[in-house]
Amino acid sequence: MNHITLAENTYLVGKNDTREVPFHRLILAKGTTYNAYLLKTEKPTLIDTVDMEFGREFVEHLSELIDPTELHYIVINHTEPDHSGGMAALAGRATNAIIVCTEPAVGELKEMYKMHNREFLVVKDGDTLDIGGKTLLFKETPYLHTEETMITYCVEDKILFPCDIFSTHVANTEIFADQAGFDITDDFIGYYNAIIHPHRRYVRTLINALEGLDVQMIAPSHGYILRDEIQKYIGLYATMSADNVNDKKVTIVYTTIRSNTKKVANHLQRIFEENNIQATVFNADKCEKSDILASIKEADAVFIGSSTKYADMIGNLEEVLKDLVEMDLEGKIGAAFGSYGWSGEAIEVIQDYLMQTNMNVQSTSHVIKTTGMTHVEFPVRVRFSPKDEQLKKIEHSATFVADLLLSAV
Ligand SMILES: Cc1cc2nc3c(=O)[nH]c(=O)nc-3n(C[C@H](O)[C@H](O)[C@H](O)COP(=O)(O)O)c2cc1C
Repeated sequence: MNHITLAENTYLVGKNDTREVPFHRLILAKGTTYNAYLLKTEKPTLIDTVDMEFGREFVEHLSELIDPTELHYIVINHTEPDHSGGMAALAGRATNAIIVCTEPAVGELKEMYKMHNREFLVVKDGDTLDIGGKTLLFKETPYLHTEETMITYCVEDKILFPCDIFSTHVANTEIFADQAGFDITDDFIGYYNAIIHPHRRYVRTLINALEGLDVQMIAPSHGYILRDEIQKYIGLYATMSADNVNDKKVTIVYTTIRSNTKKVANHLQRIFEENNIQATVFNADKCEKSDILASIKEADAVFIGSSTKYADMIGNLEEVLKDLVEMDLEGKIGAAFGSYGWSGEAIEVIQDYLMQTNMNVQSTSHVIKTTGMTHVEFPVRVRFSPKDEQLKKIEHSATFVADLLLSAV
């Protein structure tokens, strides 16, 4: 563990982890670091901690710079335990510290570190905090890469503390990227692709949040600290997260009794069109099967839906599904949806059919395993007529597929 001075009274107090760390179903071949930062001002403030495994070592190391009881604030930008994990050892020692985080982080931190009786300071986008000699500005960056994340900017030092964002997974002994002795760009891009890209829609919020901030140094929570070519690294995020195709097509096929499933289909179509993706909707009971199949052949994503009547699909949909199983649909995204009353068997039957095709069929399980997102559900199951929360749910699922399509090479 090192403590390195980044600016007057601002120190890196992290842990270098040289192991081949298992992480997000990857093995970090170059290891990683867990960077935390101490701002030793009149109200001493710690920004993030280290992985849970190194909590005790971290507290000992920190104690060389400050008595933990003197900590006034502990800022938690992101609750994932490779950054907040040090709280397990620190919370009981930093007895006077107020925990600073976003609203959704409070419940998670209370549960994870038994901090039910701790004082929390909930910050919102744009809030500032005077820590006695320095000022912290907080920007919410939800879903980069989990819901509760925020970034912290020190106004006087012009240092950005973005936690996971702008990180690299390298157990670097040279602290600054410009001292690495090699170009770190590949590691920077590799990290973006592995962790950030599935959430690329939210990178745009981040880029907007950074506008107007004079960032002279980026001090992330893994790997190298950036102090040269800051705009190059921010620009890479902007470029890598941008939509890079605009000719994608979606086919949506449904059957319905009283139009509830039609409403789901139409809402899906609206979301795709808002994302500049052409979406064609077919009622399988009113359109020629040959037209539907021709459209599916040309499509990049296919949504199939039915309402449930007596525990089954309705209308002609099964005829379409039987044909899909026989077709080569390699490379297409597939998804099931439907409106239902109490059990929604039809939606699951459609999912079973889709799973027999060679499409990339979306499921909640797959989304969670590949992105950690819990707000995106597949199949899209809507009770009766879609309203409020359910419209949001449809939107999340369509947006997820739109993002997959628009970032495809
Ligand atoms: C005759 C009939 C049978 C139904 N059977 C089921 C059922 O077995 N399971 C279920 O979850 N919902 C069932 N429902 C509820 C419908 O699936 C629900 O009302 C749905 O919103 C209808 O959507 P639609 O307007 O797209 O047809 C049934 C509705 C009717 C009228």
